[in-house]
Amino acid sequence: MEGSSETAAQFEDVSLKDIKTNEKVKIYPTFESMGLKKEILQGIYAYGFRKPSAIQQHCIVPLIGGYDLIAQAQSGTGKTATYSIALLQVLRSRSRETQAIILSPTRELASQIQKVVQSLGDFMSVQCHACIGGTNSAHDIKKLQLGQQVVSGTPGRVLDMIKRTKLKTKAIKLLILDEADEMLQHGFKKQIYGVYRYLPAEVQVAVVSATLPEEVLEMTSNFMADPVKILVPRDELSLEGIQQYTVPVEKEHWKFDALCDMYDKILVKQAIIFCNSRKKVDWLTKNMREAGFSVSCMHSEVKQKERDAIMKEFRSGVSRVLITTDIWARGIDVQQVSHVINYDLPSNKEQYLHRIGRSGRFGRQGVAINFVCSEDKPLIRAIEKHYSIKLKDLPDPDR
Ligand SMILES: Nc1ncnc2c1ncn2[C@@H]1O[C@H](COP(=O)(O)OP(=O)(O)OP(=O)(O)O)[C@@H](O)[C@H]1O
Repeated sequence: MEGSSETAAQFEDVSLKDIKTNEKVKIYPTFESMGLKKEILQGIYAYGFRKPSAIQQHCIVPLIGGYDLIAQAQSGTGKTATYSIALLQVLRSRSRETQAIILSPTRELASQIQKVVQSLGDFMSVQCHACIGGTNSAHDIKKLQLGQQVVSGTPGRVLDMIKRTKLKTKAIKLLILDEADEMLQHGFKKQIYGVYRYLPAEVQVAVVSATLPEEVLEMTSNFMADPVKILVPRDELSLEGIQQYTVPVEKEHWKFDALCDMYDKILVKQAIIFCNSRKKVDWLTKNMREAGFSVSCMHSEVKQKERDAIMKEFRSGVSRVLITTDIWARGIDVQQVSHVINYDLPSNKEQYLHRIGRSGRFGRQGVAINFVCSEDKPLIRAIEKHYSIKLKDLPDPDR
């Protein structure tokens, strides 16, 4: 299980410095002090958590209290459990009606969230279904007919199920938009508005992400009335536990040799290598394999069954190095990931933070390595400026 008791003991001091709130938000230092149902506390402890993280100390109780919420906290600090615990607390467990929907941008993330809800809600036998694209919709329909108290899904499939009246919305009390900025800024905006239109007028909405740019915060006013805001200043978001380096490569075609040179080092635990296009992922995978290196690869054109198998292998540690696109940048939680390599630098500053946040989960140490060609220099400077950081060149012995 991801949240072992050793994890909790070792990293219980994950803190959010200087959280900004618009209300006087009370802090709950323990799960017991939050007044949670006995079954939820059992679920939390069985999952391996002992003490709430800072975001959990701030946000769980206001969510239970029915407030709309905007929550921004660093990657890997426990945002999923924050809303999962709150929604479990407000569920009417005797009813099988759908009472909460969680929307997130990728199928893998929606499935991961479903498993967290299911595990934390184990002692109350919660029914939570992952409603995701790329799977057989007849299966979704069957599952929904059985009654799913919580649905974690990608916006397109969830909207489809709602329109076909397979997912009934009249009892929905809570809508969570995880990685809200990604969904509201890119691609999914129409579907999110579509889903929202079908929900009861009094639905409570929570917007969650490590990055919430101003324009997204403005957009959220369409969904929310006077939300509680819990925000971390931008220059505190760049995770302290992640050592961030650059590898100057001058020319694009030098990157490949640089990566081959550091392969043994990154293999010590697990690594994610990000490229900016599917084509580049395929190219790099092919060339790494031809050079004798063992790597996995994943992007949105890989068939869903294969994507599932790749995720399973990577989560279990059978595969150690995964080459991928931004499909992996958001929310995916594999605690053993120690290295993130930006083979290509991300084109936007928010994505930089999400990508490197795949390592250093819940206070662990991580390493982020950025390949920087001559033409990337302005971009890396912009990232440094945005997060008030200074990246050092990777020292030679580490290569
Ligand atoms: N109170 C806790 N005690 C111990 N471990 C925890 C606690 N809360 C969360 N975790 C663990 O921390 C890890 C990160 O949590 P989670 O994936 O929810 O982070 P996140 O804030 O949503 O990150 P991201 O911004 O990347 O989506 C998970 O493995 C989770 O099990």
